[in-house]
Amino acid sequence: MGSIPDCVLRWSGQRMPVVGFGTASEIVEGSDFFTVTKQAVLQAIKLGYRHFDTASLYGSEQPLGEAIVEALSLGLIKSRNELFITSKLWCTQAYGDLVLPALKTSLQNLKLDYLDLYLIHWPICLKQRKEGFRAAMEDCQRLGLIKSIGLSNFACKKVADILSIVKIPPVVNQVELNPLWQQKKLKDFCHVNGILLQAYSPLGAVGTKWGSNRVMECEVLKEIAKVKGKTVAQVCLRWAYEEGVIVIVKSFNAERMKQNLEIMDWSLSEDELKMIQHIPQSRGVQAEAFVSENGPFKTLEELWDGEI
Ligand SMILES: NC(=O)C1=CN([C@@H]2O[C@H](COP(=O)(O)OP(=O)(O)OC[C@H]3O[C@@H](n4cnc5c(N)ncnc54)[C@H](OP(=O)(O)O)[C@@H]3O)[C@@H](O)[C@H]2O)C=CC1
Ligand SMILES: O=C[C@H](O)[C@@H](O)[C@@H](O)[C@H](O)C(=O)O
Repeated sequence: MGSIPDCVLRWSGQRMPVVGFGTASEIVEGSDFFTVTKQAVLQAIKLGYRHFDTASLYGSEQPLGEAIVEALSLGLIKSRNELFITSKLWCTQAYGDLVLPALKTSLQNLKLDYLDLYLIHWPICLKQRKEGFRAAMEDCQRLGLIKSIGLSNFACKKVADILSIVKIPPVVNQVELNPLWQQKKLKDFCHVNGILLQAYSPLGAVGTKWGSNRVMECEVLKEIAKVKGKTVAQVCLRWAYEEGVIVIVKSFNAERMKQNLEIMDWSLSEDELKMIQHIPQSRGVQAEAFVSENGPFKTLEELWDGEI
């Protein structure tokens, strides 16, 4: 394992590497998505990544599963237990009787017996039938198919709602988080409730259809990176680490994968942290796709509990 420290998850006592490898990527016409993803994961394992993030939505569960099988056969890892694997339950399956079949499909895709962490991908389902859904997720944990349950894209009020109905509290909340969207209110609220924040799009998802270059082109971050002799990406990842946030960062490029791990043997100064603290804030991933007249959320304010 590289120099990436672990944190210990509440309830299960699991160890989770504080840098996770994201696998959401856009399927490029004509490219071999499966092979590109599988080879990227194998390269990541060779470089020291041990925490992998996927989702039913991404189509990356199967290549990730294949890469794990190959990594074991090549001796890159001795056991599956060296890895921390997260997948996510998509909105269309987030209803009582659909949860277990959806999880079993993810496990088949991944060729795994259990997930370390299973996230509710979006808080869409809960608008309708909360109780059945909660019971199903907790049944999956009791069956040993998941070690921990988490949330994703839950703003404060929605986290509070779920805490009011669950018997087993979620251990993480995976949300968009980077220096231009620092989620201060949500971070404080989750901290008080013992929930770890995982940052997705820690680099602003530069180069993807759901992101932009606004983080990587931020003048304050470029200035700090220049002074430190680091890249903007490394400043973003180091900042999140110093904020106590787990980062889930995606790169399918070997050099940038390596660069993204090189954030542990240096730190940001108090002045640099203050400069980042004062960067103007706005949400990057608005997720308009989840807002509609006849959907569970009619406005972005409703989806994000006003945190936009
Ligand atoms: N729960 C949710 O709703 C969501 C979860 N996620 C998860 O979070 C992961 C990461 O977030 P994501 O939205 O992908 O965005 P990131 O902020 O991780 O950015 C990914 C992009 O940054 C580029 N990149 C990576 N490293 C560097 C670097 N050092 N320098 C310059 N560019 C770099 C990558 O290109 P290249 O590959 O060419 O290096 C890629 O285009 C996803 O893969 C997914 O697993 C993402 C969105 C939503
Ligand atoms: O549909 C809107 C967006 O694509 C959203 O679904 C994705 O960003 C997804 O949450 C992910 O995890 O990447």
